Amino acid sequence: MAETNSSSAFDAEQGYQKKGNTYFDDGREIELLHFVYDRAEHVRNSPSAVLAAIDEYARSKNYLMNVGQYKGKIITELIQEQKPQTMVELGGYVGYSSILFGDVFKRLGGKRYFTLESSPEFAAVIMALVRLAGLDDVVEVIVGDSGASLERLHREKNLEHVDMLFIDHIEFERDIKLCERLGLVSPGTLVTADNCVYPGQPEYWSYMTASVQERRPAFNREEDERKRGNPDLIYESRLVEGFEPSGEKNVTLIFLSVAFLPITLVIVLLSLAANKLLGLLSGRNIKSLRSSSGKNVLVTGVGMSKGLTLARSFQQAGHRVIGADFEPDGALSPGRFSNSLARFHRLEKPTAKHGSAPYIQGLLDIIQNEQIDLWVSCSGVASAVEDGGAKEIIENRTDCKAIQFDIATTRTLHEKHTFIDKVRAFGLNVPETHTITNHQQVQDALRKAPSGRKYIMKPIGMDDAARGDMTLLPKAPWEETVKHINQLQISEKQAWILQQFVKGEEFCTHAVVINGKVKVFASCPSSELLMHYEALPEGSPLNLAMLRFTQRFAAKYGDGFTGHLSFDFLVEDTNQQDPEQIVLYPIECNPRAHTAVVLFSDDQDMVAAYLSLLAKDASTPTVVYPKSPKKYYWIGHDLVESLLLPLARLLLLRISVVECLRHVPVFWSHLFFWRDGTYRLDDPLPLLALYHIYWPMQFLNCVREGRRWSRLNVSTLKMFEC
Ligand SMILES: C[S@@+](CC[C@H](N)C(=O)[O-])C[C@H]1O[C@@H](n2cnc3c(N)ncnc32)[C@H](O)[C@@H]1O
Repeated sequence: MAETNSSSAFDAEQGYQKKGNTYFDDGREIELLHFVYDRAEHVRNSPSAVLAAIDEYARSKNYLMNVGQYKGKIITELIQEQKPQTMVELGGYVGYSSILFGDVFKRLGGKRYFTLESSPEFAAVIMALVRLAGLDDVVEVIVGDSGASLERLHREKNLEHVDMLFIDHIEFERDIKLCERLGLVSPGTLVTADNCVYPGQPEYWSYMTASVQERRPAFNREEDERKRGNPDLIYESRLVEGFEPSGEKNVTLIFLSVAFLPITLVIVLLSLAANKLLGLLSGRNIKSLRSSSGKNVLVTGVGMSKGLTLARSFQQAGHRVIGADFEPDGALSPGRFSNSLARFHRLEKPTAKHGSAPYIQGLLDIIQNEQIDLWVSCSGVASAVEDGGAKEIIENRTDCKAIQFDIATTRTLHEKHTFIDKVRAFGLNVPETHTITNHQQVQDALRKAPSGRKYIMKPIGMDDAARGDMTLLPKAPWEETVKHINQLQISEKQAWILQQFVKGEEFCTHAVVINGKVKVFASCPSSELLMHYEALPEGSPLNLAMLRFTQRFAAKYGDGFTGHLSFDFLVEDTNQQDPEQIVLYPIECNPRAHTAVVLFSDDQDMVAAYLSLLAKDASTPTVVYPKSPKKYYWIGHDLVESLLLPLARLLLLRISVVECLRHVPVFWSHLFFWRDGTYRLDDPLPLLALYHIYWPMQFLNCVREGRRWSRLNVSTLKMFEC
């Protein structure tokens, strides 16, 4: 037996809409049905045309959690090799995989393809689409929990053996054991499963790769016969990446970096020449901008776009800027090449082994040696809490002031559950949230829930990459809810939150708060991997509502509450015109600078707002908003996402010319009308360093160390490892 897996690195790569916070069961499945049936006469009896219509919907309307073409291709190739007579799919959703696999299966002489789907609505969509595709003679849709359905199909002698199994729901381990016990899988069966790495099925994966000796003790211990499986079955397991091996991905990106180097060099050289000329014409030099009243400002995190923006803005305003950053594995920070810096220092990254002492000592040394007046802490998520500790030590031992919350505040705001507790304590609106440390608490909370309200579970303290499960609770019937809860690893050590599920649009904010007063503020539409920034208008009701929330929150903390503050909100009704009537659901707080700070590039008022911390009378009442209507993007991200990936897919005959060209106008509009978050005419070297030094070095390290990643954030230098 073989095992396949696919990383979700490229789930959205086919140009599907962004996944967003709410990504299924909000009416989109029925909308899809209308969408496809509106084209019924063009797609009837053609599985590929029905699939193309589903893809079109997911690209133009709403994201759909389908297996997609790339991962689908891996499975279809396995079907071609295996030529199964009976195939079972666990988790059908809207039938994309049923149609894709059922088509190949039927053409190869397959007899019965069972799609098991727990949701009656989704199952109805599958039935309608399978029928439209002309596959209802082989694809049978079975409604209900997969466990109960497997048992019934077996009991009624409708299913006695499975030649190929595709697992794509939630209860991976439970159902494989059930199939073993019922004798549905046996030597020769091919078991395939999606999502083994991301979002991850660790129990399932360790079960499938365990030896007979390793399985026996658990088998003997298990009292519930249904959960025992067959310990004598040995699987030949193999992980298959959904898009391409990560090694190839890294090498391809290094190759791209080299290929585009001449273009970047031309841009940089032209920019340097233009600067020289402008300097000669105006009779001044960029280094001579320093004003006599200028301060010494330390900006940490200058490799990230947010740190770079702040460094440049302070330098433009006549201050001496010292930059500092981590340089993991020798990958040089792009910020160190910025001509806005008087000097650059490398910082020791806090690690579990060495703690944060070397990092904080490094900061102290810089602050003392460079006589820093103001430290603008621009931390990434890895050092947010350490920066809180550093602030306390620095302000105690030196005259330097820090734009950073203290350690207790940073910790409270950093964790979702303590943040929500705080908002609630301040009398502001929160989604209903419970901290969960045992299974019973979930049941108790769900039993008391208002009718119709749905909830999701999120583990506390885990990286977002590990969160994939958006199962809405309670499930029907109640036993399903209990089953779902019981398979979660909940304990005192690994607490979770149970949070009200809010169907709404997501927005994020960025604020600079000085002694409890909001000095700088911006809000933008948000998404999971935010790479395009466009501020909401200053006077818009939504912007005002989010500003007021931030002001109330900051005021409650009061004096001494100084730092960068950003919130993620879900908003159900974005059309409400009265800011006071807009219901905001804060779901997360980041007590650190947000990349949205790029919207304030070179804003002297923003710099003044920061410096008000050093002023004796810091009572400047106005809030600084983004002035220019500029929108921001990152060329490297857009180039790959909007041009090169679609082109590669076209060459591999995976998409049509029309689909490939669909992204081109967006790319050009960004190129001509938006601003790049890294490039600046008078400071072009960070662009060169970002794409031709930093990222290639990171990719090289990944190849050398066999590290895998699923997504990159060009602006924050973050690699989501998996
Ligand atoms: C990722 S989607 C499946 C996508 C589908 N295989 C495709 O690629 O087009 C997972 C589906 O599993 C269903 N599901 C979750 N738990 C289930 C269970 N216990 N039994 C049957 N279906 C389940 C969900 O309702 C959802 O529709």
